[in-house]
Amino acid sequence: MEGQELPYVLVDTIGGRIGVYEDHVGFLNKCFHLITMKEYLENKTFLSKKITAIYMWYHKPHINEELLQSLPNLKVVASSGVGIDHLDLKLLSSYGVKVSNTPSVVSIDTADMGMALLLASSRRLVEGHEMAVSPETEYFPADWLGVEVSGATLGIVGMGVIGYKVAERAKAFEMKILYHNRNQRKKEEESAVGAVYCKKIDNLLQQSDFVLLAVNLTPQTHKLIGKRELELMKPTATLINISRGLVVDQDALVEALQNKVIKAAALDVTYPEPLPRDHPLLKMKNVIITPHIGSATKKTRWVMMEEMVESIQAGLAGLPVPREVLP
Ligand SMILES: O=C(O)[C@H](O)CO
Repeated sequence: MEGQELPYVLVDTIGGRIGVYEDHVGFLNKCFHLITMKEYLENKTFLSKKITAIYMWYHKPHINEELLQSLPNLKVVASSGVGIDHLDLKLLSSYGVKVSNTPSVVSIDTADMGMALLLASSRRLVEGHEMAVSPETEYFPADWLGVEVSGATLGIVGMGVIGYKVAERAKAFEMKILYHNRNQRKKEEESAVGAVYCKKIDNLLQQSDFVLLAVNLTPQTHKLIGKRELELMKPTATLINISRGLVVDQDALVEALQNKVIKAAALDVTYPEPLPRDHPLLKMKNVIITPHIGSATKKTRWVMMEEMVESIQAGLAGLPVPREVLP
């Protein structure tokens, strides 16, 4: 690339909370001329024709039609992570823009996160930590009770790559596994983890001690878990969500937790993110919330960045875009 101008790539911020990680900047600067949204807005006339790609980290910068209209030479949007519910793929395609994501690399960490939430909730890890460290909290470990994981039934809703990896982990914890998915998995895949298919989600909800959501957010899965579904669950059951907040009707969830329709919830995703500081879910002892960090490990985030760079470079060179997402 020596002597050649690096491609101008739009990012949200650099080293900010949602922008490019500080320790990724060195690598990215060797590949691209990074332009932050702020720089772009301050110098739109010059930069709008220069920018040929968007590096979309954690759904930012937000892409709408106005932005697309203002970037006539935009060719590629590389989006981090697997979910693409934040992108209007048809709109992007109508502007001739190719889109890529990083699906495979996030699956192990996200499945680990699902198990981490399951274990933390069942053994009341956060409450226990507070009791152990807070001088104001009454110390009563002798009365402490959690829920056993071994032998319990885990219902996985969405048996894609992540759901299946959760099943592999749950098998090692000696859990019984049910799953609901559009398509039944192959017999050998089912038996490798001892998973039993529930064609009807209702059957899974009625039998599971832990219900874990690992579906993509689509019009079909939007608020898939509402009042009716929560009422089908056992009063002793826990809901775990590692997919998207909008897969659950959050108001119905609050009500179900308040009325002890279900026992607990452990959520890596909510809507909005973050929740307003006075949201009822933030005040419940039987709820664990993490800030959408399913794939947030150092190694995975680095590989995500490398894959995004690779997709942008290929797209700008007119080559097939690795991990292209078609509308
Ligand atoms: O979809 C993903 O990979 C994560 O949830 C981040 O968007």
